Amino acid sequence: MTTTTSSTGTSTSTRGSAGVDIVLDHVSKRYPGQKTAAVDDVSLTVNAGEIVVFVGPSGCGKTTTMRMINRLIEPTSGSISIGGRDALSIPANELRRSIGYSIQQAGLFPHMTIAQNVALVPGLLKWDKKRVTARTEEMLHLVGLDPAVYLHRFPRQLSGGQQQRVGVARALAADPPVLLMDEPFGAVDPITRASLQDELIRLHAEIGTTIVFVTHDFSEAVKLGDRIAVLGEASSIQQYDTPEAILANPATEMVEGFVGSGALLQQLGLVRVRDVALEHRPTAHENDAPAEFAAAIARTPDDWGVILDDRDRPVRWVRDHHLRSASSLRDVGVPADLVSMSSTLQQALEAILSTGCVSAIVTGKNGRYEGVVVIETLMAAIRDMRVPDDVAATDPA
Ligand SMILES: Nc1ncnc2c1ncn2[C@@H]1O[C@H](COP(=O)(O)OP(=O)(O)OP(=O)(O)O)[C@@H](O)[C@H]1O
Repeated sequence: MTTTTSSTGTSTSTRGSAGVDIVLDHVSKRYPGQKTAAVDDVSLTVNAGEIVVFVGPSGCGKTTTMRMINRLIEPTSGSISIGGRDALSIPANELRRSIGYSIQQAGLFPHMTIAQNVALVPGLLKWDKKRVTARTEEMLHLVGLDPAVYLHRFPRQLSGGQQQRVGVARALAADPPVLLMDEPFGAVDPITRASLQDELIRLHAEIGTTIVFVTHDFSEAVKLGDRIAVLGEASSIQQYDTPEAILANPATEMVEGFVGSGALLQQLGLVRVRDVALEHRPTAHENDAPAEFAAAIARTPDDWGVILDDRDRPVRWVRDHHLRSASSLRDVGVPADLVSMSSTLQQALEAILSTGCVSAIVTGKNGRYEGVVVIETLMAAIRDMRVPDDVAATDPA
């Protein structure tokens, strides 16, 4: 259980209940008057505490599938269980109060303040007033909004990204074990969207709710999903696996089309610098003698080294020719473009490409020098990610 401090200075505990699993068993939906089913015989399990992303082309049935989980849409046939309980036998209102729901453009009530919007479900559940107030403040903190500033504003007084955060706060306010999110970040600009995605990842790590997330955007699915369900017509499951597995080995042509040509770069975005071997280059501190550093560099097969400040943080890199006439290490070399151990290999590649060097300097705790990641290591990682054609083409039958 985690603890946060509310704006009033009191300490309130957040949730203790983890997410629960969701099982769809042969679920179909046929809208009145439709010849074909919008969702046809879907079976799928979302494990407790996972973020599962439904991704697929427009009209394939993602929203219908998701809304059957909280019964905003009633299935025509099949069964759904949530945390082992038959969702179809729980009164729909009761079910919906136990499932958070967040949609595009936040869906906030315009005539209610932010506080009233967030407090909606706890109020319906008849929580006592003090608890509702504390929870509302806590939720705003959790989504990165200062309650002192935002509690009494109306939705129109917030930016799109802020409204979206409030939408997530409202969906989570009653501490539901399940959160359904239908393209929640579809209406905000790419930068806000990226930061909302980062927030969601952080929030999820903290609260462990089971999340089902619908999007058109495969990169968003890769970033957020523990697993991705790529859906085809009538929600037919084309592939249901981790982002890594789908990127490395798309199961069908349709999945391959969805994954697209950026797949390799996206895969590099899934691996961290700390997961690959680092190399080392000679280092010296700014008050060391240039001649000695030049000699150390000359003893290595590469012609460059890293200058550190007095806290062992890289500041510049130098080639041996920089050092020939240098009287001090304080003013020679080229400012270092750094990546950290938690940077992705995609960021390392970008750093390498932008500096025109064949390596990027890596920092660890407190910005201290850890080593360098070289282009050969990135190339080897890319080769490892590729499934060889002869393996991919092998027909198990
Ligand atoms: N209330 C409804 N009545 C009749 N048909 C509907 C209704 N809602 C959705 N449909 C149809 O069901 C199919 C699936 O729609 P759904 O909204 O689930 O797809 P989606 O994958 O979420 O689409 P999008 O990505 O465009 O939001 C579509 O063909 C849609 O036209």
